[in-house]
Amino acid sequence: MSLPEKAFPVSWDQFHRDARALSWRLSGTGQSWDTIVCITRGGLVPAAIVARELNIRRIDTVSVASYHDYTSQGDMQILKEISPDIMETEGNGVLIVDDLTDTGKTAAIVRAMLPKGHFGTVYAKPKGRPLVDTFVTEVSQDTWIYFPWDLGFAYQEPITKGHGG
Ligand SMILES: O=P(O)(O)OC[C@H]1O[C@H](OP(=O)(O)OP(=O)(O)O)[C@H](O)[C@@H]1O
Ligand code: HPA
Ligand SMILES: [Mg+2]
Repeated sequence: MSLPEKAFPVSWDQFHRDARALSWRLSGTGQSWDTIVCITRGGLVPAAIVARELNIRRIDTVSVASYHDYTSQGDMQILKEISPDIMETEGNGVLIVDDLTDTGKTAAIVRAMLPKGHFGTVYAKPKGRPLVDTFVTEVSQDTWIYFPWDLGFAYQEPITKGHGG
């Protein structure tokens, strides 16, 4: 897969605001959850914020890795399974959290593990959107979201080059 056309860089401030907005949306559903299953690694950061906002202290992880080479998706690998006691709930009382859904493949795999769980992501692209119950911001399929933990400060070329004067 080539690099998506558009870039959507997200700062820590913006990510915190958006993850808090996800928490508000989740609390607005009127449902409550006693457990979060977060999809590592990207789900770890929003899970910490949502857990704080919704007072959820029981947190488990599932590791699904598929983007092995930056933007190209390969085989889905489950590197860490959900704990057996949480699997037994089939997802009742479980909030599944990830940073984003793109093609929806990761969400589909975890949904199949916990079919009664509620799936929340901060960002969603159109293909993945039907697989999540609650999200905050939709970006187009040809946009790559750059998360703050993947970014650093760097020189920016001016929009118009030349010496001016
Ligand atoms: O909807 P999909 O097309 O399946 O893509 C979404 C998934 O891809 C990214 O994780 P990645 O597999 O890159 O692992 P990471 O969270 O460890 O970065 C992202 O954090 C989602 O979990
Ligand atoms: N940004 C970061 N990681 C991702 C994306 C994205 O747009 N899609 C799938 N994994
Ligand atoms: Mg991920």
